[in-house]
Amino acid sequence: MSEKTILRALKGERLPVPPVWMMRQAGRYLPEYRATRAQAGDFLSLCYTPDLAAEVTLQPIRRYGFDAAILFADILLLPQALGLDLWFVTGEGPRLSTVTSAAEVAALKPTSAIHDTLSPVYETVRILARELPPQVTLIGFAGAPWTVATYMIAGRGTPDQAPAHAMKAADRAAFSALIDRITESTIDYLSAQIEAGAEVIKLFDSWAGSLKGQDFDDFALEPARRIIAALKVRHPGIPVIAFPREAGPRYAGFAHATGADCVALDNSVSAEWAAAEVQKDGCVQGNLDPRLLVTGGEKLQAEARRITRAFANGPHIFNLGHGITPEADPENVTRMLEAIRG
Ligand SMILES: Cc1c2[nH]c(c1CCC(=O)O)Cc1[nH]c(c(CCC(=O)O)c1C)Cc1[nH]c(c(CCC(=O)O)c1C)Cc1[nH]c(c(C)c1CCC(=O)O)C2
Repeated sequence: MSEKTILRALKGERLPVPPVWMMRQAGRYLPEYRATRAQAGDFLSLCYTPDLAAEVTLQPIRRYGFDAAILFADILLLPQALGLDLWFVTGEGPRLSTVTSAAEVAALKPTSAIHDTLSPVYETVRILARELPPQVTLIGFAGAPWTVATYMIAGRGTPDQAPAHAMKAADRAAFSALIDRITESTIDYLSAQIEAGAEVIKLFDSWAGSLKGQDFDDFALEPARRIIAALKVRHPGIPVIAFPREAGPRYAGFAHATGADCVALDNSVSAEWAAAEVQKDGCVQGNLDPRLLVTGGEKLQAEARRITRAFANGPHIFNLGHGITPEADPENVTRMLEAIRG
């Protein structure tokens, strides 16, 4: 069999039809996801029950024939493995116990202990590696250290990441120690996913856009560079997709500076700008506005075609600028695929 399309694009090949998958493709917009989640009882039980986590990962592959499947888990499982309490409040989002001082950073569990909590995730990866259709690429993932730290410091999602910025300003040493601890454990977490069968890794830095100037270099760029460098030594040939969301002009040069094989783009930058400034360094992924999957219609197909055309002269993986939302119409995903694949 010829090599998988996603892996070809990640090596820098331009394909006549871009391979496609969607962030949050296993999610609440799908009735079959809602049924399996109800069977699991709650979101965390779903993440930690390998048969059910594998089942929801496979659902969008069966329904739409995407070119990649992303492991079903969450970026906040790692803080839990480091010793924080984690729970999800329905309709509101995640809650965690917090880390705000040097002493609390020092009290986190050692990296060697994370596998006690995370071993069910590796089992999910092993099931998927066996069960996915041969042409589908399996993507493992983790949150990037800054984004994970914002949740650990605030104990929840925040619109402007103010608590994390405050800790960074008040005690840069303790803040840097936290980033280092997350960086080290992320390397081992991702390494274990690869050993279990993940073929590509994606690093989600959802809040990268709130880091400016030197902070962007120190806390978005440098941790990503360290993680990617360590993974490339341990697992040569495993490609990494970096998603420094809302990095704006800092998307340019990000792949070069971090060693990422692909940069994922949110929908606040234009595809035409990114084709000139980001794609010149390698593969890009993105950047359809996920709201179009709620509203649908001709606008959805026109935008999907425009993005496909804008990136047609280089390596491109079609995706959204952020996750598909619960309000999206599953039929609109079919319309999007028609526009891309013809
Ligand atoms: C910031 C972040 C989180 N988790 C993630 C990020 C980074 C990407 C992004 O910016 O969206 C990443 C993530 N979360 C989930 C996946 C699984 C794979 C996939 O994308 O299909 C992935 C890759 C499942 C999930 N993670 C979550 C759900 C919804 C939970 C449910 O079923 O009730 C899913 C499918 C919950 C979650 N998890 C998180 C939040 C803030 C929330 C609540 C908000 C929401 O409900 O969308 C943390």
